[in-house]
Amino acid sequence: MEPRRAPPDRDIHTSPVTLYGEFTAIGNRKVRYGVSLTEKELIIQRLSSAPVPRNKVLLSLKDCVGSRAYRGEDNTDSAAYFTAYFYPLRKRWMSSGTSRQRVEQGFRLSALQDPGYNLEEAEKWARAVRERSARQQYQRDEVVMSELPRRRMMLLVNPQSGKGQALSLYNSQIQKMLHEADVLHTLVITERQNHARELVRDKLDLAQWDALVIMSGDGLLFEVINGLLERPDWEEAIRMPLAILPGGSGNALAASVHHYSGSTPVSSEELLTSCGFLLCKGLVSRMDLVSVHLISGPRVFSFLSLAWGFVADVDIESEKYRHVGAARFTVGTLVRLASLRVYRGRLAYLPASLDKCKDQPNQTSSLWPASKMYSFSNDNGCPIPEQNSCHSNNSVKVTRSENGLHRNIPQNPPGPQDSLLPPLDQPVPSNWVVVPEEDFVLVLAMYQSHLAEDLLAAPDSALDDGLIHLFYVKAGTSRAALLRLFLAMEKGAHLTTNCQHLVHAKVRALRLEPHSPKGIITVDGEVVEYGPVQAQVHRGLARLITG
Ligand SMILES: Nc1ncnc2c1ncn2[C@@H]1O[C@H](COP(=O)(O)OP(=O)(O)OP(=O)(O)O)[C@@H](O)[C@H]1O
Repeated sequence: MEPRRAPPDRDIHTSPVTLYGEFTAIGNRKVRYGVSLTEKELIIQRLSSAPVPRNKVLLSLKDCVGSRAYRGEDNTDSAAYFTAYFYPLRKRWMSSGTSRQRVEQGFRLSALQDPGYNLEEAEKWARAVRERSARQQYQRDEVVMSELPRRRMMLLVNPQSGKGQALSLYNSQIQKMLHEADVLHTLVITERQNHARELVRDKLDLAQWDALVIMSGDGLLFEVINGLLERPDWEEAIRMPLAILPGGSGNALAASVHHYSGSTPVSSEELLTSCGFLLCKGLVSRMDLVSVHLISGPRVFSFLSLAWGFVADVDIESEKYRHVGAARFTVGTLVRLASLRVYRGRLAYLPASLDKCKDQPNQTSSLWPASKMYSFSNDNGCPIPEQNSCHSNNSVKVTRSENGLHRNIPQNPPGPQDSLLPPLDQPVPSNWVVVPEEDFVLVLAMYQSHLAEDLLAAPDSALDDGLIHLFYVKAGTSRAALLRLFLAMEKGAHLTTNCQHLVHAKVRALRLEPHSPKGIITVDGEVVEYGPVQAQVHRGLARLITG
């Protein structure tokens, strides 16, 4: 490196230059650069006696995932190097819109014969780039992962997800990105269904990891969330930052996270780059979870959706087309439209505007209160909640007391209290809305924006808005109207199609009682027990890395 001069062209910088140096290109020592670092940008100017067109590159440190310094492989060469890795949004080459594209900028430093000095100087630059790009993070009231001294992540890959390419996508793209961002991670390849759930529930040492990354479809994250909430220390476990990398065919949460980052829709490959970038940036946000009660089983926790009718049928019936990736939903929709049917049942919900508990935090601060009792006034074993508009329920255990039958709360089952839900065999509270119609084409509860990569089902949803976006389509709609609805959903415009049969309500809790004898109910795209089901949202219960 030559002695420092005043940096050229001060006027282009948006903030003052704090570091300036002159280096050569890594592959060509005749090409020289003047490199300026400001608080917000790395500015690279090609130095030449003759005028060179477009000789200046300006890279935002917001787009930088990492920077490192190193010696060359040739021990006789005293030079050192530093390289910074960026993923700026760039206009696509062939189509409209933007996507994140990798830019690597490397420099050779050889100011002195002393290799130690050159390396020290290279390290100073790499550190300065890292520190400034970390400061560019939007600060929220959460931990900023990139500011942690070390980042140790467990990365769970389902090799069977989607088109069966998750592992090769990890090898070809994600491993490199995480290396660039200096993220230490341990790869766990799931071997079977419930492997991840059992691992996080029974064996995960929370202190050993800073985040759990799921590279799969939404099904593997469903397992991980439920595994965390089945632990006795669920309150601490569910605070573990989670991250999603799209490896499945639906990838709804990955598409939602990408959407929340303010980016325009992208292809599946570009979605992986976008989510990888957000993971490397490491900003943690809160994410709503919904607790879902099934008639005979224990409750499950859901982060995405609950569906019955058309959407659930398409999701499950289109499994056989998974080799076509995200297009499986389009194929499934067309097939199901051809045999459109009506689903009978009853739907009720607690409107968000009426929920007394709406401003409470996520109600996770206490374990299930062992003292909370239901006392019975009749002989049929039906509990009557104590005087409390926010009463509890869950899979309760029947015990005898001197007063007769009591349904006692079980011995501290893990997970938060569901304060809005009465037991499933009791009527819904009087402040709930009972939908008058009983014939539906679909019922869909969404808590994030995307139902699949290209289905923006709840456009005004936010990661932790504490809302269930409930949609239902009443019977009587035509095939053509339903097709229009789903086509409009690709851009999130279905609510403006004036479909008279579509209803959207923002709710905190809901109950669905299907009357059709057979059918499919899905939670986060996974089939659950068919029968009465109810759910309530827990605002910001989980944490997700959203960049
Ligand atoms: N090694 C494995 N072999 C078979 N199934 C697995 C394995 N690992 C995980 N699973 C199960 O595969 C199911 C589907 O996983 P996931 O939803 O993540 O992928 P996908 O179905 O391809 O994606 P999408 O939901 O986006 O369509 C999950 O229920 C998960 O438990």
